[in-house]
Amino acid sequence: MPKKTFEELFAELQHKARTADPATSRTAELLQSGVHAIGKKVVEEAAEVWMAAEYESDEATAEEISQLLYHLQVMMVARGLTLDDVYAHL
Ligand SMILES: N=c1c2ncn([C@@H]3O[C@H](COP(=O)(O)OP(=O)(O)OP(=O)(O)O)[C@@H](O)[C@H]3O)c2ncn1[C@@H]1O[C@H](COP(=O)(O)O)[C@@H](O)[C@H]1O
Repeated sequence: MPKKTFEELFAELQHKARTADPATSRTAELLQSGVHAIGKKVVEEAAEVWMAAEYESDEATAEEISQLLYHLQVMMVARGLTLDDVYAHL
């Protein structure tokens, strides 16, 4: 069973953006760093997904994918995008 869905995580991150302290919330810390820093994390996590998919286990690959999805959601929040803004292109 998933700990949370994609939609639930996004709602949590939007809430964190409004209320959380960068000292205790990774999301608030990343948002304070800005789009440039978040973009670097997106690229880093994408590379880790690639390497895990080629050389590591299914579980490790799934974990890296979860971290990429998290950072993509943080980028969406940083840019003020909603899930519907993205779903409109699927
Ligand atoms: N799903 C995630 C999540 N996935 C990945 N990460 C962050 O991404 C990091 C993984 O990237 P790295 O392996 O590069 O870690 P790192 O080397 O320490 O990263 P750097 O500081 O060096 O950039 C983790 O250590 C977390 O800090 C996440 N941080 C938070 N969440 C969820 O987001 C929600 C809000 O979290 P907070 O904002 O921290 O309260 C909660 O539900 C969390 O579970």
